[in-house]
Amino acid sequence: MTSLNFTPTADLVDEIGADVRSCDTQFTQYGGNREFVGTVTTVRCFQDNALLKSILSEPNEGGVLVIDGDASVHTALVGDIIAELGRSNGWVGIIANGAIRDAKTIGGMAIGVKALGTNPRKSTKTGAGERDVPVELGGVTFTPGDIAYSDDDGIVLVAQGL
Ligand SMILES: O=C([O-])CC(=O)C(=O)O
Repeated sequence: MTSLNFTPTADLVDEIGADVRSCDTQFTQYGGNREFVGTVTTVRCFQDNALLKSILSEPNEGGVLVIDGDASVHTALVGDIIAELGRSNGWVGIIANGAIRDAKTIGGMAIGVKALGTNPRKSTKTGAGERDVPVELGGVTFTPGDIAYSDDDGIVLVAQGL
């Protein structure tokens, strides 16, 4: 996948109009890159981060990993080691419906990271979860292959090829 051109989410809303797929979830920006665009891969996991770590270990130039952690902020799904693993494999963004840790370090890294909050508590590492499944978040469905545009205003999804 070659890199896509970033467009501000507000401009996408103006272009697309009422049918725009804009995520209502109020994520916090943690990554050093506050603007990113990329192709969505999804994973669903609950307080366990072995599966998402193995996904971010795969090379995926321009990939955005959407993690549905069922909104739990009891454990951190991503820390600086996992974020760096993703960055070094070409991933441009991580969107976590859950918590992260090592927020200060992640703030200096060249990757986009959005999450609900932080918690230093570790996740378990059993590998439980599902990948490449549609994930419903904030009134929109993140489907694998969608293009996600993310900035300080929010996240807008566009179907691939549009
Ligand atoms: O290992 C973990 O559970 C997450 C973590 O701390 C990291 O990615 O640095």
